Amino acid sequence: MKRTVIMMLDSFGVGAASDAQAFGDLGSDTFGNIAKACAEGKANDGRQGPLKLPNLAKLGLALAAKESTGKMPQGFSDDVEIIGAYGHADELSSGKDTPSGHWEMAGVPVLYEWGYFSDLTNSFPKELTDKILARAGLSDYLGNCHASGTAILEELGEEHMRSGMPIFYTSADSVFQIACHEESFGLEKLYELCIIAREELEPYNIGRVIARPFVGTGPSDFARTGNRRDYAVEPPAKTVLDKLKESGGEVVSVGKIADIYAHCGITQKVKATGLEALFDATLDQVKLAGDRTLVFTNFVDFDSHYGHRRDIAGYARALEYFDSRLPEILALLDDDDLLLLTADHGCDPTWPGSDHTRERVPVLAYGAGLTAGSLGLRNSFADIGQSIASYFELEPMEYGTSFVG
Ligand SMILES: O=P(O)(O)O[C@H]1O[C@H](CO)[C@@H](O)[C@H]1O
Ligand SMILES: [Mn+2]
Ligand SMILES: [Mn+2]
Repeated sequence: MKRTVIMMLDSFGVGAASDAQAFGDLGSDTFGNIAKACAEGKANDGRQGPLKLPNLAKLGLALAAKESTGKMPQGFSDDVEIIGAYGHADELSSGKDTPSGHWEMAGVPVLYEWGYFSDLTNSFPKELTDKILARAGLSDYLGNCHASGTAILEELGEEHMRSGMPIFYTSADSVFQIACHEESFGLEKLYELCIIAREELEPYNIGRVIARPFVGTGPSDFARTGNRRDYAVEPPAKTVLDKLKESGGEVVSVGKIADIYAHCGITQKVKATGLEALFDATLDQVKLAGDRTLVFTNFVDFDSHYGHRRDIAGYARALEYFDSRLPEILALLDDDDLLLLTADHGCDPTWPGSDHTRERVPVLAYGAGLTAGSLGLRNSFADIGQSIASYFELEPMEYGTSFVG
């Protein structure tokens, strides 16, 4: 039986990419800087001391990070029995965003430039917002700036509830985000507004519209919910997901994977909210998975709850929790199965601002007869897609070099 499981730790970079300088991200290192803060006792909220990830370390995480940065992350050691093949990968795609990272790891790098709303304030053209508002029957909107999605709720959430005006904001990514209260504005109405925005944004080449629903009564208790929805454009070519599906295989999306690939190449969708539920759902799907199945989970909380929020202790806590549950996945795998663990970009919680960081990602591969040891620096995340194509004996992808078979 041949099955692949991808555990995609959203934003878990292992050090600045070769081209990080062009992004202002030289020195960013999500894993290394979290490990450093932990070792220095600066991440003791809800956890204590040096970062402990013994199961990820066995898969080669710390050695991959050392090869990426030239330095072993603090609290980790070379002296570990390695059971997997480990590498680190640079990104070919032009952007450090979620769709670019995901599409590239599925064999389709984004070599064109996305559109961006680069102005920090007055970010959106009036012509665009006028069209969206007119079609949605709304008189005006709030925001119109770059913002952290939680900070903007504190600032504008109450006004939104009073006025019924949606909050439009963006970031360094190619995104148009809409925050609305689930009850006072309405969830379905928010989704409809996002679909209108998606259509009107077509000429702007924007990667994603994101619905950001929230609940609560005021700045002290506003909270975003699991009903977030991403409306991505379709990948520019067939990904390895499409190819596996076309060959009669199963592609199971856990979490927001389906949204990120604009529902292309997916045969089944499983929703779950939060790290624990996403992990549980992954285990359930691996138990159910038959031959020629890919179970693909996006663990979004690393990015959205901790990376963007610059919450170092929270990120460390989440990593330690994830690590503690890894043996449960390993126990479900047969010898022929392939486990891949990776990330889509960085989001260093010690870095200024609240945006992603241009980083290399870990490529940890286990099972499928792979020899334990280093896979070195990979030039593209597409090596993952190419390896999956080779593993399932699909037609090769245009990009990437397989490390399997
Ligand atoms: O600050 P929040 O709303 O979490 O948004 C972040 O999440 C988006 C998707 O990763 C990024 O573009 C960034 O804006
Ligand atoms: Mn991401
Ligand atoms: Mn993000």
